[in-house]
Amino acid sequence: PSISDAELIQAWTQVLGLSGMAAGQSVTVLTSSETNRQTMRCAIIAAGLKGLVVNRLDLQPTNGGLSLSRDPLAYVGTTPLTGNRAAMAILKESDLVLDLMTLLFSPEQHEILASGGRILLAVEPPEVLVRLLPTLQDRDRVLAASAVLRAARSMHVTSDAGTDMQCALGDFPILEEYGFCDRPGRWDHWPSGFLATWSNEGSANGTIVLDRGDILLPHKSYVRDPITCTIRNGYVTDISGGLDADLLKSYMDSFHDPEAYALSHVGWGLQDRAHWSVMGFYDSENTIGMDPRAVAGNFLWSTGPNNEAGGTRDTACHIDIPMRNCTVMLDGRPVVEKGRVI
Ligand SMILES: O=c1ccc(O)c[nH]1
Repeated sequence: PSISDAELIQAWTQVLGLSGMAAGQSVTVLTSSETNRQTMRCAIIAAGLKGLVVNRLDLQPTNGGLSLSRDPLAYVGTTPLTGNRAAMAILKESDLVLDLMTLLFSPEQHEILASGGRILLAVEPPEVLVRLLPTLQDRDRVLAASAVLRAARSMHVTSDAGTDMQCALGDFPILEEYGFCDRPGRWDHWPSGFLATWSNEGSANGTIVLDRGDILLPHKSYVRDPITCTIRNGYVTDISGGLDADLLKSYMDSFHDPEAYALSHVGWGLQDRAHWSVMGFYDSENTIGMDPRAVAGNFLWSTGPNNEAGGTRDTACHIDIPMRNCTVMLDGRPVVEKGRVI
């Protein structure tokens, strides 16, 4: 079953409304070769119906010859905006950028936000966008969790599979993702419903064991045989296990960048309408895997860049790893218990 234009226009109308966009404001729809045409068409119609001044900026794809994956989140840091002054001029003048091509982790994204703009990323298939349509309740849930995370100074993650990792928190901002941009300077991602922060540089230590069924992104694979990741002073120093481990390790090694093994953001999922099984129903190139990233009760950790959070690490290799059945404690207090949100 697919989504009708009417449904998708309604969905865009709700997201633009939640973002507080008013008639006369300007929206630039950012597209590229992989942009879903129905998503683009319905975004433009919904923005027009709201009386917004709508422009579309189509950018040339980049990194195609560098990335080993077609997933836009696989090779991050440089984008079609890198060095593209004309494109930056229109985007910095826009009140809202609808990113239908994926700028995530780019310095240009920060530049646009710093000029008071808003950026909403939306590249999942239309039916996923509609099923995970953001609500005010999503925002309230994420912001409530964010207040707890912001106050925390340490995170301790454990699991029956053998995960036991600790890290210090507090040096980086909180990444709040609830699917709409309700104030200037905000980036968000529709669909989402989760939060994260970055561990203090060099502070993560212990072991993370990816159990059967945990997920690797951008691989879009459900782990079959456990992968044991050794974490020392903020870096993954060893990856061992079976074929899954070999595939992960050889992929990360292909970047020839020691920074690729650094721990990046750590957080947990709060989206009850996201499901673990969804990724298995999609060809791997037809989704970026937001269901596993957002599913309520996951522990989501990642490796690679922290420039997103104001850090200096801009490695191109970014791996997102949503895990089930973990217990996440902040200053000794559980926020997720064996995969269930407290
Ligand atoms: O929405 C996203 C997607 C990927 C990621 O690493 C963070 N947030």
